[in-house]
Amino acid sequence: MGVEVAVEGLSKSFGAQTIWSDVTLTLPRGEISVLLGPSGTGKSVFLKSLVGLLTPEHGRVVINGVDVCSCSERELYEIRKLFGVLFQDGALFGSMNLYDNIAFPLREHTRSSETEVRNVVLEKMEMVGLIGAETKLPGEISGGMKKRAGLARALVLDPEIILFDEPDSGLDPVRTAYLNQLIVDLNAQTDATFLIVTHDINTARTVPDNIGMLFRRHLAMFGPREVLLTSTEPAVEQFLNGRRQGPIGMSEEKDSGQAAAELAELDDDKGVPEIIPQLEISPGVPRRAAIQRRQDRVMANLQSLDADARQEVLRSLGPRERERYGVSAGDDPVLAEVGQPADESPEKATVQRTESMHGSLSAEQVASLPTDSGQQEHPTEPRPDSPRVGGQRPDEVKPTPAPRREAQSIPEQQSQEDRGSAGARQPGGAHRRSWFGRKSNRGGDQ
Ligand SMILES: Nc1ncnc2c1ncn2[C@@H]1O[C@H](COP(=O)(O)OP(=O)(O)OP(=O)(O)O)[C@@H](O)[C@H]1O
Repeated sequence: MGVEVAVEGLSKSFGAQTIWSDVTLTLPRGEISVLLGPSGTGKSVFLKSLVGLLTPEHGRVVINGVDVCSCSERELYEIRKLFGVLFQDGALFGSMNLYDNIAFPLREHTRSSETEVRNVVLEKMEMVGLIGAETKLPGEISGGMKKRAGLARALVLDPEIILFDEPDSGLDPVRTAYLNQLIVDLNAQTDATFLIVTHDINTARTVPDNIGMLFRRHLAMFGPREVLLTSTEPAVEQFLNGRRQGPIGMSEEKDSGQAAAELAELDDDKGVPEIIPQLEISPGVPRRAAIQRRQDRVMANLQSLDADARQEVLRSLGPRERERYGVSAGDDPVLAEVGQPADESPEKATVQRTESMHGSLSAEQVASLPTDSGQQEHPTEPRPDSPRVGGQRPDEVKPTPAPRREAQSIPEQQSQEDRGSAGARQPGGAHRRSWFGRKSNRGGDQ
């Protein structure tokens, strides 16, 4: 069972160099979150701060009631036992075979007998598909296998929080797709809290429940995937679409005038890809427990989301969920505002707002909802490598106040009015429909 990680007002500098300041976010227990950001924005520094390897000057990282930044050495030792970390290169010992590499934490940190060690190591090797490679040396295996070996080693102490530092670095797109599927399946099997640092757009679009982005020494945004993936915040939109045009330049930041000129040149029809479905678990893997929790939270906070994000949440509800939340077929104001998805049946697309939904649920009401039977919403089993919409219920993490504040504090950011005048915030505007109503002409991003 994963635990929540609450980051409050965190700031980190090295000498006169501020890496980031006033970062506030919560990693909900058991959910998968992704942290994005241009190179050098301090994503690795953030991971190290969570686990107490670096000490921020201000703020707190609270896990199980303990502040990692100010706790005693003894408390920190205990807190670190909750973590598993997958480093970029797997951080394997070159002279040890895979079995011994994976057994290392058990032999170092537990009093397990060799029989117990063997049981755990083989269990984790099986989870990551490495059975049979026990005697291989790291130098004899591919980059993908090294990642999986590193992942098995990160799992042996049954961590409640797993940090992934660019798990896809150095992997080809196919290996990355397999690794992403493995991450989702492992999350279902462990219910641990995952935080993934990545530059890979496809990973960001398909794996996480929540997405955050560091930019200009702040947390630009953090929230449910539906919020970030429909965001019109220039830096977020540029990053998630892998475009040159926008505020992010080669050396992280661009001159604001140049960025504005580039954005102005872009047609309103920017070729923004439609939202890619979140990855489903593989057949035979138990349903992710975090899905129901996240969905309850999202639905309880639905009213606070922008129209696009709300629409995306509603689109992903299956029949069982619509029933659970009191969403019925009909005419929905949110969907009416932004237009119906072209590829949706009228029945699915026209979800009606009722008294009992759209964020009008109190936490108590959500708590009293019937519990999920554990059955899949979708009768057909998903293929292991084919992402599917809505399988993962978008839940929400209510966008934290801090992200919005930080986003608004970006100096060169377009104002809300500017964006509205460009059509991005106009109900029924072309740009709005562009998220949902047509195929991307930038398929290369995916
Ligand atoms: N121990 C340290 N001492 C001084 N500066 C450091 C230290 N660790 C990191 N930095 C600096 O902090 C900044 C952020 O580094 P970090 O590796 O966290 O960036 P990143 O966002 O993970 O980058 P990338 O995406 O390229 O991996 C860099 O300028 C780096 O040089």
